[in-house]
Amino acid sequence: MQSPHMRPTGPKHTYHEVDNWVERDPDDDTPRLECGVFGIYGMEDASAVTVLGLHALQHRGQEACGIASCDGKRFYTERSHGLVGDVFTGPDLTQRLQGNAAIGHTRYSTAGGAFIRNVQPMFADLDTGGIAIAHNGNLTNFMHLRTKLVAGGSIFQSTSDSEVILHLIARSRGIKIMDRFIETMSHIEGGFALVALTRTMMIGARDPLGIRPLVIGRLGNAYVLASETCALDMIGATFVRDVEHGEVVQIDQDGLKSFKPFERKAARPCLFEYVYFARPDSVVNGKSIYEVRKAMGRQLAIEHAADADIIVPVPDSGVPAALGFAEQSGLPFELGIIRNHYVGRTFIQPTQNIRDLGVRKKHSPNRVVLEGKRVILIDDSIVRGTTSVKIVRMVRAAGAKEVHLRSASPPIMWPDYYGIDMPDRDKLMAATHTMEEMRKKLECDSLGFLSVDGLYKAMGHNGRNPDTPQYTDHYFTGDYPTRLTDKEDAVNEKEGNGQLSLLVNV
Ligand SMILES: O=P(O)(O)OC[C@H]1O[C@H](OP(=O)(O)OP(=O)(O)O)[C@H](O)[C@@H]1O
Ligand SMILES: NC(=O)CC[C@H](N)C(=O)O
Ligand SMILES: [Mg+2]
Repeated sequence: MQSPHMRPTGPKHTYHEVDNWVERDPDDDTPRLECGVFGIYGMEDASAVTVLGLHALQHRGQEACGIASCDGKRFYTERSHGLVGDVFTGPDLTQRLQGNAAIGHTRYSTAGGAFIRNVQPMFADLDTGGIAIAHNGNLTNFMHLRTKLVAGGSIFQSTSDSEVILHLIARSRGIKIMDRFIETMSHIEGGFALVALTRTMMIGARDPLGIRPLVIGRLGNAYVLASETCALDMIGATFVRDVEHGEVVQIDQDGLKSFKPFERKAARPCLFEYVYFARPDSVVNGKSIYEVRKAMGRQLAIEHAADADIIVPVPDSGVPAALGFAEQSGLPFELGIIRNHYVGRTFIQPTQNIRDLGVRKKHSPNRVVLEGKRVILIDDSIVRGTTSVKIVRMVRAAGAKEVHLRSASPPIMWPDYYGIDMPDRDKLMAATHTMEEMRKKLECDSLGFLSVDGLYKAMGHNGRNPDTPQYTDHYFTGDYPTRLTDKEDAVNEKEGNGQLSLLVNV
């Protein structure tokens, strides 16, 4: 993704912010990526290692990034719009961000907008000392909590849901920071993977259902926390284990301590991590993303075969499923669409116009492969249909005789509130069209989606357990795994519920 936001050159500060704001189309409620979180404790030049970790997590958020480090006394933080590789440059990086402990964040906003002051990690000076926090996910009761906190005198510096966490920690009467952290977790609802840094420890935590992922690794004597295992591989760290759902880990000079302070519930990790978000070389909750995506493709071939000559993936995320489809169907896998590597994930672009252009910039037809062929096109998901409509047209214009479109996940019918930020129902193609209407609109000869049970089979189950579903899957089923307090809260529906700041560009 090309970012218009360049890191400014100028005097070095221990606290560096760029005063600009990415304007977003007010009508925009496209699905967006999530965020990536990373932390390392007990390693020289921790910030430089964090930059590498964040590079591996860039696919989770391309809007902004930040690092907070600590040398045991002082904290150093740098946050900016733009990509990790553009922001964290320069030979003086470890001077700007000193210390043996650091945490970092790659952001795509799900709450509060793309203001620089919402970029993470967020930092606060508490009576117990400084604390920096990086959050992946979205709190479903943040407006509810924020309204109460503001009424009680809290002055918010941002409009992000994540800041609520800092205020709750600040207000807790717990003596130890860990007590405060745990108390805070009992108040927040929704999806969260948190990495926090104080002068003496790093903390990691996962929401009670484990909706958002978080793993623990070791690099020499240092401990690492990361959204995905691909960040461990990037820095040569070994994978230790996933942080469990509802678990809080404290990492300090004495090692790692685990707390499981909440009533145990069955885990329900987010299925969309497996379908789209996570990198194929990651292992999430013990399952290889690459392997399950291939299995989704195999299952899709069982459910929606077609008479065709070749299987063509929609790069990037459609590739493993297309390999699985080809394997199952016995048809040749061909790179009929070539992806431009200088364009990022398209559905995060700020306006529909730019999204349209993005798809065109990103994918080109490989005529030699497509000409005269009956093509089965495989993508991982169809959300708005922005990608599919362009690709089908493009493949046909390149000479394909027939185009059969297949989605390796079920129709997306419901919005997400846990960190994906999928559009409202009126923007979701499958929620507003019948299958035949979609087929016509997408201009394909046939259209097929993986079934919900088929997706669960690909994940290694017999099917979806309707009483206790094994995963968070509301986007396909409408079955939300937690309360949606802010949605329910009628007061938040009222216009002028003026708790969010009206201040722009600060
Ligand atoms: O129906 P739509 O609204 O177009 O959204 C769905 C598309 O968006 C994603 O691709 P994206 O380009 O974001 O990332 P990728 O390179 O990982 O496939 C996904 O893989 C689909 O191709
Ligand atoms: N996608 C995410 O995980 C975003 C984290 C947080 N809700 C924010 O908007 O910054
Ligand atoms: Mg895609």
